[in-house]
Amino acid sequence: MLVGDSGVGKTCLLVRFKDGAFLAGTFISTVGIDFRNKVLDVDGMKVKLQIWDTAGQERFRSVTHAYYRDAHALLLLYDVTNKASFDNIQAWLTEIQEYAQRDVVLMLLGNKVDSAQERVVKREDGEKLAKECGLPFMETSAKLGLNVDLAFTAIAKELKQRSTKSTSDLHFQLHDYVQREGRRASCCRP
Ligand SMILES: Nc1nc2c(ncn2[C@@H]2O[C@H](COP(=O)(O)OP(=O)(O)OP(=O)(O)O)[C@@H](O)[C@H]2O)c(=O)[nH]1
Repeated sequence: MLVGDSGVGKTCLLVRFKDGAFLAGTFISTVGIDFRNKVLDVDGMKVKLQIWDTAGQERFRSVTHAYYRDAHALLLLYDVTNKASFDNIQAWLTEIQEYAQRDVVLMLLGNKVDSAQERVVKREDGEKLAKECGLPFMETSAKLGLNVDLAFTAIAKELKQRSTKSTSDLHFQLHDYVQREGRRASCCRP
């Protein structure tokens, strides 16, 4: 399930992952909730992801609350060009604590890193917050496709592991994977 303030790029991230395209132009806010399926090959096993795209607008909050309970994983997004969306992460975490399952897989994503001129949230700020909250973290760009597949693949790997193995040391492995692969992708971007 994708969560975060309105306009941070949840729908664009999902469309980029599902269709490999970017929705440029007019911003059409999600109404309530929407979903798309994608099957990934994870280490030789097919993992079907059903990805729920929630509306970030406050007025739909009661609708989205009902979906947290059944979510196995949450991608929590902020927009690196929008400080308020970053400052609101703490409120989103409170909401997640209240409504989501205790063992939900959770990852923090700072989106729109292609907009270097407009950036107001530094990478280090995202890393610091993620560390404080014990979350894996990546910066993404739905526009360029940067780290998008990686974020969903990391989630799929974690979920596959949870469904097939014992649950010890899982967080460390997800963190490790995201840190290693995220760094590799960032170092190679244009
Ligand atoms: N530059 C840039 N713009 C982006 C990126 N991702 C999304 N956008 C733009 O940001 C705006 C909002 O994107 P959405 O994906 O609709 O945002 P959302 O989080 O789904 O918004 P709600 O449905 O209201 O919750 C659109 O104008 C997108 O084109 C990105 O990676 N880079």
